[in-house]
Amino acid sequence: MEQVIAIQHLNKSFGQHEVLKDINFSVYKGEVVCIIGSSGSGKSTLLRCVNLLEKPTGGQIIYQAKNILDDNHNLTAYRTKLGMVFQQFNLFNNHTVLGNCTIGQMQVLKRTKAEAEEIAMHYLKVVGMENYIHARPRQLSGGQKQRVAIARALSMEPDVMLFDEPTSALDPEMVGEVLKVMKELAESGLTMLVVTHEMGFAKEVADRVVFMDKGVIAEEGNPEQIFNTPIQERTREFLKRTLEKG
Ligand SMILES: Nc1ncnc2c1ncn2[C@@H]1O[C@H](COP(=O)(O)OP(=O)(O)OP(=O)(O)O)[C@@H](O)[C@H]1O
Repeated sequence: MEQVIAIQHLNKSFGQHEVLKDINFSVYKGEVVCIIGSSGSGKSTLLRCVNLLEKPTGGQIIYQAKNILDDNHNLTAYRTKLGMVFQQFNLFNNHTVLGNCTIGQMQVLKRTKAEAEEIAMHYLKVVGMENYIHARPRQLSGGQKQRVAIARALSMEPDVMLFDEPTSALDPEMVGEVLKVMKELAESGLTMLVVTHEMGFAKEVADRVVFMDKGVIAEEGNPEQIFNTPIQERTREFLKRTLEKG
C-alpha cells in the first residue's frame, strides 16, 4: 500500500501544556482514517499540525519521502496537496458558490478561469450543489455550505482530504446530507483523514479508527475491533459514555 502521509513522534505543546505526545500513524492511499476521542483529547490539534496550521513542537511529518518540517522543504507545495474542510465552512461570503470553488485553483494552481470552472462544476455535481453556482454562501443552509466547502477542497485535487469535525456546527437535520457526501467520496476511493464525533460514520465508513485520549493514541484498529472488541479500558469507557449519549 502506498503511504500518503506518515506522522512520526509528533509532539505539540502550548506553553507548558503538552497537548500531543509522541503521535505515530500513517495514512495510506484510498484509506479512510477516523480520529475519535473525548473533547480536549487533541484531535483537532493533531489535524491542524498535519495541515501546518499549528507548528508541531517536535517530530516528523513524512510526505513523498521527505520530512516536511525540515526548513528547506517547500511547505506551500505540501499544503496544496491537502484538502481541508473545517467545522465552520470558511467560505468567502463576497463570492458566489462557483467563485469560492475557483479562486484557489486560479491563484494557487494557476489554472485558467475556464479550466477552474470546469473542474469546480464537476465537484459541485459530486456534492449535489450544481444548481446553486450563482448563490452566495449566506443564502445557503449549513449543510449546503459544507457541501460547497467540500467541493472547493476537492477542486484543488488534493492527495488527501482532512475533515475537522465537519458536521459539528450543523443543525441535526443537516448532518445526514454531509455524511452521505463523505460516504460517497470514501466509496469512490478518496484518501480521507476525518476527526469526528459521529460514531456511526466511523463504524460504517472508516477503514481504520484512531482513538485519542489525553494527547496520545490510546488504541487504533479497524472499526470492528475498536467498536466491538476494544482492548483498552479507556476505549471501552469512552465508547460507553459516547454511545449512551446517543
Ligand atoms: N491555541 C491553543 N492554545 C492553547 N491551548 C490550546 C490551543 N488549541 C488547543 N489547545 C488545548 O489543547 C487541548 C486539545 O484541544 P483540541 O481542540 O485539539 O481537542 P479535541 O480533541 O479536538 O476537542 P474537541 O472534540 O472538543 O474539538 C485542549 O486542552 C485545548 O484547550
